[in-house]
Amino acid sequence: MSPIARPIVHDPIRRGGPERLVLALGSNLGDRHAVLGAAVERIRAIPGVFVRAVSPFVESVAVRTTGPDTDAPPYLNGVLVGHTYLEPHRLLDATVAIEDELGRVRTERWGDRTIDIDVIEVGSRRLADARLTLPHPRAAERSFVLGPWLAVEPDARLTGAGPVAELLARLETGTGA
Ligand SMILES: Nc1ncnc2c1ncn2[C@@H]1O[C@H](COP(=O)(O)OP(=O)(O)OP(=O)(O)O)[C@@H](O)[C@H]1O
Ligand SMILES: Nc1nc2c(c(=O)[nH]1)N=C(CO)CN2
Repeated sequence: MSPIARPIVHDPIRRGGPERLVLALGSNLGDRHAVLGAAVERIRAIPGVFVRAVSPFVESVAVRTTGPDTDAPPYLNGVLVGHTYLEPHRLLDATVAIEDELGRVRTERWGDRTIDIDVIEVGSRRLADARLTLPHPRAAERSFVLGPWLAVEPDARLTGAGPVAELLARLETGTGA
């Protein structure tokens, strides 16, 4: 079809094709399995978001601003991979709304929470503004993100940082950041 004959398609969400999406989920308060399951269902229901795989949920020691804290309630963490047509800030609007619906209370930084949804990557976009940084700036340092991610995407690469398997191995051998 010549470019002139091409029909004009108005994409109400975003022009262009879908982009790869990686989200990380965490919960250390309440019925963690139920909350993470509810979050996954709500993410599946976001128009323009398509979920391809959800990792097993794994337990991890809570990391505070002061470091790992075995006295804090442990987290369940998981990673979801898929595709999205949403512009990243609209995606963040949707994930923040889900956090609010599921009872997230925002108190201290890295405090206990019923649900946390972090946007790890949207395609290979790199951006940093007042609301959103992509890729997520702390993903490469978090085994509770890299481990579940690797479980669903063995060849995964984190934009600007390299293969997830290598990043995780470095953390586990103590040679990471
Ligand atoms: N990639 C991202 N994913 C999610 N939120 C982000 C991202 N980049 C920036 N933010 C901003 O961070 C704000 C605080 O998010 P949140 O309270 O979930 O942080 P946190 O989970 O405590 O810490 P961390 O960002 O280290 O995971 C959000 O309101 C959002 O505007
Ligand atoms: N184990 C664990 N610790 C955390 C987590 C998390 O998801 N899992 N999220 C945090 C802020 O996003 C801070 N600390």
